[in-house]
Formats: sequence, structure tokens, C-alpha cells
Amino acid sequence: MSVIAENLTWGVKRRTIVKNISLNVAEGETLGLIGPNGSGKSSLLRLLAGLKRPAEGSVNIHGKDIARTTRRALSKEVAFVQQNATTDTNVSVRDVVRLGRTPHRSALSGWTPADQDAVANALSRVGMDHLQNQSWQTLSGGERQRVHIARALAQSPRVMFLDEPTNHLDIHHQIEILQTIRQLDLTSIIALHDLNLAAMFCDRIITLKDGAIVAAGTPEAVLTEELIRNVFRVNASVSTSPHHGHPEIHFRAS
Ligand SMILES: Nc1ncnc2c1ncn2[C@@H]1O[C@H](COP(=O)(O)OP(=O)(O)OP(=O)(O)O)[C@@H](O)[C@H]1O
Repeated sequence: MSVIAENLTWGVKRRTIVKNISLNVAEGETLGLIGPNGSGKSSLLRLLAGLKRPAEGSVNIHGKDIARTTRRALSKEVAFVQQNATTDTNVSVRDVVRLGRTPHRSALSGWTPADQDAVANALSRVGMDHLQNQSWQTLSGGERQRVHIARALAQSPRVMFLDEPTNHLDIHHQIEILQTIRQLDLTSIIALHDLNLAAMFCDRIITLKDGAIVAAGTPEAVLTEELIRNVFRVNASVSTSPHHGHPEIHFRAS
């Protein structure tokens, strides 16, 4: 499913936080959102997923204006993995992932083999099947993050929005989760701080600064030494990785 945003603007009181953003993500594409702290990545993701209403502009998912789509209909197609998501009640890992099936079930329908498979697959994809009976509250930060990704995967979405999905993960799981998301047949928009991971796993990257797009294109086009210096205020050298052919960024302390 494609995601098309036109002239999205959103703010709080007199401060404009997302400034006139338009973007177009093709079906199956992985788009990375990068930018310094406070540049508007989470706010933009929430607007795109319909969790915030824009002051101006529109979002179309698969040709439908999400402002005219019910939350339930949207949640059958769209999953959102929030930054530092929590789960309040004392439930097991499997119960948290089972919640991902909610949009597909009616009040009367029982638990089906398809629901069961979706939950088992999701747990296995994030490597959490062995802990499925453990209480969510007792998990480590990275394990919690993987469970929330599993919950989104269990939703069987066609579009996935992820807000820094790898910030608590060890390097093995960072790579594994991003690889999994890329390999699935879905459109994904991912806010990432790690520029090397963005270079490795995104088809295209949008860079935000102060709520506006300052660069958009392939990782090769966007991740230049000049952009890293101007936007992130860090000196870096960028070369082409002999291993994966994407940009490889070496940061310098001065
Ligand atoms: N509801 C709100 N009320 C007031 N200010 C807000 C609100 N939501 C976001 N902001 C402000 O908008 C700016 C953008 O926030 P946002 O969370 O979108 O940035 P971000 O790029 O995701 O940052 P980070 O990389 O730190 O996660 C920040 O300065 C934040 O303080």
C-alpha cells in the first residue's frame, strides 16, 4: 500500500512543529526518517499513521484519505510501533502479542488458527518465542521492544510505522529486526537515529530539520558529509561499503 502525504502542517499553540511536509512512499518501499532530536520525526509519524490530526494537509493510504477512514478499518492495515511503548497490566508476552489480532476479530468471533499462526510467527520473527509465558513487566528493555514489534507484526499490517524501533536492541537484534521488516511484504516508514543502519536498510531517506524536509532521496544522495555536518553538527567521512555497497559513515570527534 502506498502512503502519500500532502502539505502536512501541525503545531502546538503558536509553534509549528511539522512544516508543510509532502512525501510519497510506494508500495513495498522502506522509507527512513532521520534528523536531530526534536526535528519532528515522531510528530510526522503520528500524523502519517492518523494518531494526530494535521492542522493542514492530508494523508492518503492506498488511495484513501485517512481522515475519512475509521480507526478500526485503519488498524486492519496499519501498525504503529511507538518509541518506549509500555504495557500497564501484568500480562504475559504472548498476551501482549495477541492484542495485535484485535482489529481482525469481532466481538463474537473466537480465536482462530489464523490468529494463532500470526501470533506464533510474530513471536518467532523477533526471537521471543522462548519467553512467551514470561510476564511482560519482567522483560529487559530490548526484550520489551521486540515484543512490541511482534505485536505489530501479529496485526499483519500492510503499512508499518516504527519510531526508533532499534534504540534498545543489541546490534544482532537491530540488524535482524530491520532485515525482517524489509523482507516482509509491506510498506514501512521508520524513524532512525543510526545513520549507518538507515543507509543499509532504507530504500530512501528523508531528513528533517526543525520540522521541515531538508533532503530526500536514496541513502547515497542524502547521506553526504556536508548534510551530516549541516544537519547533525558532526564531522564525518562517508565512503561506499565494500560489503553492502551502501554509504558507510565514519564519525570524527572534531
Ligand atoms: N504535544 C506537544 N506539545 C508541545 N510540544 C511538542 C508536542 N509534541 C512534540 N512537541 C515538540 O515538537 C518537537 C518535535 O518533537 P518530536 O518528538 O516529533 O521530535 P523527534 O524528531 O521525534 O525527536 P527525538 O529524536 O528526540 O525522538 C520537540 O521540540 C517537542 O518538544
